[in-house]
Amino acid sequence: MAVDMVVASPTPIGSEKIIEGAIELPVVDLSLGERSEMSNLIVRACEKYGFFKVINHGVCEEIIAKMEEESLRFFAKPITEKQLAGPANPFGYGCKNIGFNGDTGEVEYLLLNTHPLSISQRSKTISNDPSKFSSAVSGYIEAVRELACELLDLMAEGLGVPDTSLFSRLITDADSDSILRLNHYPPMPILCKDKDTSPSYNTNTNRVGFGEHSDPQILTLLRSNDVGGLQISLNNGVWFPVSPDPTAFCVNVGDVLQAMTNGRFLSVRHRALTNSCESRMSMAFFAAPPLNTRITALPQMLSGVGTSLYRPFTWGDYKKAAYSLRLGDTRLDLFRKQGEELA
Ligand SMILES: C=C1C[C@]23C[C@@]1(O)CC[C@H]2[C@@]12CC[C@H](O)[C@@](C)(C(=O)O1)[C@H]2[C@@H]3C(=O)O
Ligand SMILES: O=C(O)CCC(=O)C(=O)O
Ligand SMILES: [Fe+2]
Repeated sequence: MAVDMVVASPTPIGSEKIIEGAIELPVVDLSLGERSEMSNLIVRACEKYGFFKVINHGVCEEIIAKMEEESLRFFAKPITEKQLAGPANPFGYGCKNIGFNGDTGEVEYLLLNTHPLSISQRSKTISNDPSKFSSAVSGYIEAVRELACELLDLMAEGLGVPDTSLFSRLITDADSDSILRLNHYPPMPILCKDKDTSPSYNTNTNRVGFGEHSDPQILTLLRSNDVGGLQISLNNGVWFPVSPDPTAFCVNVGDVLQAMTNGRFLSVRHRALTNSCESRMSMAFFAAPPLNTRITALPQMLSGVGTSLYRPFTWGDYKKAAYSLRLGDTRLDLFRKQGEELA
């Protein structure tokens, strides 16, 4: 993956140091068929970057195209019509406000529960053709959930977990708490103030669409159009842009998977910046277990380390904590045992 700009953090947007740089995110080709090769690559990527890309993923183009078309159709509506699907509490349409604790960004979004009944109910306030919207969303969810299961099974295999469907069972459970998020980042022209009259003169600064955070769930599968904006934070807060690839899924480890692997897999902070002239559209499937699932480190992840880094918690406990905090807070720290450090 080519990276054209690296931005230092946590300096506020607008006063950041811009460094030239490049990084290649590991690319997993699911058409390779050599399972041990794919699972080893995935495990190494999750340990080092918490992120990887998947190509030849098997999610059919038509399913993606239908979802993207419905998403575009919704965001193109007048604001008053979109607001009929809101406010996001947490599900529904949200514009600029993220969560319940004062976070904002240059983004509008639809947050959807993935249960078929919930989708068909919601569709009525979202689309003029609710059954078309509902079928596009359900088809997409089914396909990405299948892909998520395949990736989770490969992870279990690569980690040497004997029950290789241990992770994937959590997200195929009828009570799984997985969600789908459709994001639209409208173009935000870069303001270049007059350097002679304004002390805050700057160039090359893109506004924040979705601020820095880690994803709370097990695994996120993100698909975007060909407009960049996603950045990941590696090496003590240096921001690396991820090049957009509409044919790939960008996959990242969530906090729950970091806890279950006892810190071996990393739930890495990321953010999305707006583009100065084009709309970025992204859709994220957040694979989550049922609310009552008890999250603990797997026994295989304790050998060598001896003890678990986090106190056991249920996904319901974790979600409650996440929603009581700001977007950029490090939620997993609340469950970290005293004195236990990540390797
Ligand atoms: C500020 C918030 C928005 C968020 C819930 C939270 O209180 C903290 C976590 C946020 C996040 C980040 C990843 C996903 O986009 C999301 C849907 C999630 O599960 O956790 C959002 C939440 C949200 O937008 O409701
Ligand atoms: O739109 C993007 O690229 C990132 C979105 C994201 O991180 C999220 O929705 O949690
Ligand atoms: Fe995210």
